[in-house]
Amino acid sequence: FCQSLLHTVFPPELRFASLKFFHRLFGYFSTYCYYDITEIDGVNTNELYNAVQIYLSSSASISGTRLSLTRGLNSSSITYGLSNNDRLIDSYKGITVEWEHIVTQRQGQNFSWRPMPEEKRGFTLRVRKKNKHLVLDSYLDFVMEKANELRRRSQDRLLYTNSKGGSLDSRGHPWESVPFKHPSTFDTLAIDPSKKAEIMADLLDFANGESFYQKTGRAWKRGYLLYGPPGTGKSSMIAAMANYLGYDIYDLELTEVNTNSELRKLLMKTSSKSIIVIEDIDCSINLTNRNKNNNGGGDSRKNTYDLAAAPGDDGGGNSITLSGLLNFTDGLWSCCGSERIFVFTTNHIEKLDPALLRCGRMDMHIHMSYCSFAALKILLKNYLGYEEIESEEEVAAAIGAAEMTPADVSEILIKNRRDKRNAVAELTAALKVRAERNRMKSMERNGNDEAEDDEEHEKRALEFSESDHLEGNCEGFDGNEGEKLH
Ligand SMILES: Nc1ncnc2c1ncn2[C@@H]1O[C@H](COP(=O)(O)OP(=O)(O)OP(=O)(O)O)[C@@H](O)[C@H]1O
Repeated sequence: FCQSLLHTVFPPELRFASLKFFHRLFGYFSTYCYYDITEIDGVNTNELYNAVQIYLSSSASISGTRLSLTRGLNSSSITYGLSNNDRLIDSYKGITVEWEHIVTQRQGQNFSWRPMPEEKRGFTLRVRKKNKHLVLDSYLDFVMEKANELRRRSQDRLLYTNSKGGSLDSRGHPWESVPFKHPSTFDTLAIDPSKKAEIMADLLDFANGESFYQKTGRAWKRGYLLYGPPGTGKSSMIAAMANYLGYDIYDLELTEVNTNSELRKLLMKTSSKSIIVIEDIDCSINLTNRNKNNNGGGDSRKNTYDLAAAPGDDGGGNSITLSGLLNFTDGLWSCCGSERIFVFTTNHIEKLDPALLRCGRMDMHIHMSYCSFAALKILLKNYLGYEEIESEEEVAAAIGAAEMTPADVSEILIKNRRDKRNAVAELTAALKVRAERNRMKSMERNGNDEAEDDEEHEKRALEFSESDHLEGNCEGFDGNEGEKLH
């Protein structure tokens, strides 16, 4: 009876309004203010949420009595975190703040263009009103900086790959991650030292270039195209870049992405300080339709127009197109997120669409070449500990013509790593054999070319003499051409 009386006297609307009123009143008289930092902000992952999570998980700042401990698959360390709905106190420049981790079940899924995680997570920061300015002006920046530093210091970088068929994990993420532990560094990478120094300086300039990019109004991103035969170290170079800068890697498998909009959503879910890799770009996107369409037009300017003017074009609705990809690396979407490096690799640069090679598309084209003498010396030092070898002259003479990849050389050195002398002997012999084989092949090729040329010349001479015979003159032929024909 009382309940129904209460319901009649205080209908839900009135209860809600009075609750709101008391909340406001409480807020007005309270000495605290509250900031909510939710995991997902609209459609994007909130980077501040991730930063707070890392910051609070650093053992130095943990002082709570109840912690959640996690250890990822293959991870080397335990991560501490606040348990659900638990709090901890942190201090900064003499002020005290309180963090609370709030996890609630998401109320039945509203209509959304993408499935949301089942749990709604967020942090609530409670600070005294008088300290509000310090918190907003510098504490949150401090948290972000500290989190970045912690991430960089930790060896646990992540390697992400897009889930098969665009499926989402339990937290609504389209990327699956594993700890990234590739040991390749610029010290172990066998490439020309001057090229290596140039790339390292470029990467460093990029990583420290926030103010430059802001000043010049450019999106803070950089593109590298790595090209060269298989086994010349393209993947090793990417790993070395990630280890050098402390970035995560997103290995984008384009064959698993069906449309441009799916690609856009995937790329929007990448974090800053990351390298987005598309390996074997020539095999990943089928450009034949595009080429066919454009070639049909016969106007090279039309290609450029099509690429630039078709940002939302899904290539017929259910396929991914080069324009969709370039729009992310180059167009308006490129500034969605910052401090990102795009790396495309290919074994066949000649197969790539000219639009991808055009000036300004990729900032740096890096040719990963066959093993040079300078690169070989790095491998000898890394694998055998040799600064110099006896047969240096022989090796130097053969290496250019041998066209051996660093992978081929590494294989010989690994095989004989217990017998260093034998390793060098076998390598020298292999280089000589390869150089000789290549020399023979090129002679054969030249011979064939010459024979083909002779055949062609003979054919043309015959045609010429026939026409001469028929028409009875040789106008239009100057002496030189006649000489060539002869
Ligand atoms: N430049 C290099 N410096 C050091 N090691 C190298 C280099 N190139 C190749 N290697 C060795 O060869 C192996 C294969 O190299 P990697 O996978 O990086 O070549 P790739 O060019 O990416 O080949 P693919 O085009 O087939 O993917 C590596 O594990 C590495 O040990």
